[in-house]
Amino acid sequence: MFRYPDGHVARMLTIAGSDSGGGAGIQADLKTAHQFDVYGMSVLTAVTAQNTVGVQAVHPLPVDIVRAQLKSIQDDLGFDAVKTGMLGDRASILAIAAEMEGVTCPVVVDPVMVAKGGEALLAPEDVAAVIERMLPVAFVATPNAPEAERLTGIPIRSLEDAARAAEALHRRGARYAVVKGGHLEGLGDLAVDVVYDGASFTYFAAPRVPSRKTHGTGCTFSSAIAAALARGAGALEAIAAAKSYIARAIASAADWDVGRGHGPTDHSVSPVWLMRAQPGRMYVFDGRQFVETAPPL
Ligand SMILES: Nc1ncnc2c1ncn2[C@@H]1O[C@H](COP(=O)(O)OP(=O)(O)O)[C@@H](O)[C@H]1O
Ligand SMILES: Cc1ncc(COP(=O)(O)O)c(N)n1
Repeated sequence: MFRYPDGHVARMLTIAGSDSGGGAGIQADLKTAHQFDVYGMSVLTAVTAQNTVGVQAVHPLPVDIVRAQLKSIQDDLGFDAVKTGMLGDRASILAIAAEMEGVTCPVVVDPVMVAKGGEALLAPEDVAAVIERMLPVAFVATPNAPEAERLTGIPIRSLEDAARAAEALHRRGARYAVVKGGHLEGLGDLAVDVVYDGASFTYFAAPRVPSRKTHGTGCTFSSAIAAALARGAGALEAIAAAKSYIARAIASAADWDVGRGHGPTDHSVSPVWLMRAQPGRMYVFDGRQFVETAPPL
């Protein structure tokens, strides 16, 4: 485990739903934290019956038990970074937002809305609560392109559109807005994620793997950012480490046989650390290292 100079172990909390299939949700988050040498803890918001083929059932947990889990952790263990994913029902969203308003460590908000198979993981009427209450507490927000469209109202067809949406998300309170490019036509064969910090656009890219095994990529990416932040990394450094980790996790799973549908990624890979990422630049991860280039826009 990663330890700070004063001896304390780096700790990450995930507030998210359970994926019985183990590829997304808290299962992905805890596997990721472990792979970053960070101690992982979880507050469950909902239980899903899910596999690589689809979501068979969703059961949000009562808000009292969501609150109780968080209190148990706060009273004893504490945490250095938080990631939020699937948030459950409206009462839980509001309770979690209120708690996050009082947290002093970085919070990564992954505004999960739908599963890969199209099943809703957030009720459409609760999107407004995520915009109004969760974006303002986000040190980093990590929507995919369809989620960024819903949060901003900006149709996203290109990298330019993704950049405009990142600006809008920053205006709504996200300190670092990351619009992920998994669902977007990127640059040639690259999957490009755009980051806006209020002043500069920074781009992180990796070759797009022609694979259906992308179940849980968003969960894995956002928890990797939180785990890196829990170790004291800066925001761009954390996003870069997460990009290298998800790129390797997707590539390593491309030929495996876990499940019959959208298989999970291989969480056993390790991140690559990019020290001193400069805002306003583009970094392409080639599987081994980052190559710095001029920004595409
Ligand atoms: N086929 C792929 N090859 C390489 N990287 C990918 C691929 N699909 C998604 N990614 C990357 O994985 C991360 C999660 O992206 P995305 O799939 O957009 O999120 P979500 O799982 O929330 O829909 C991003 O960094 C994205 O660029
Ligand atoms: C419990 C839970 N949370 C989140 C997702 C989204 O997964 P993805 O990372 O593929 O967008 C999921 N399928 N299940």
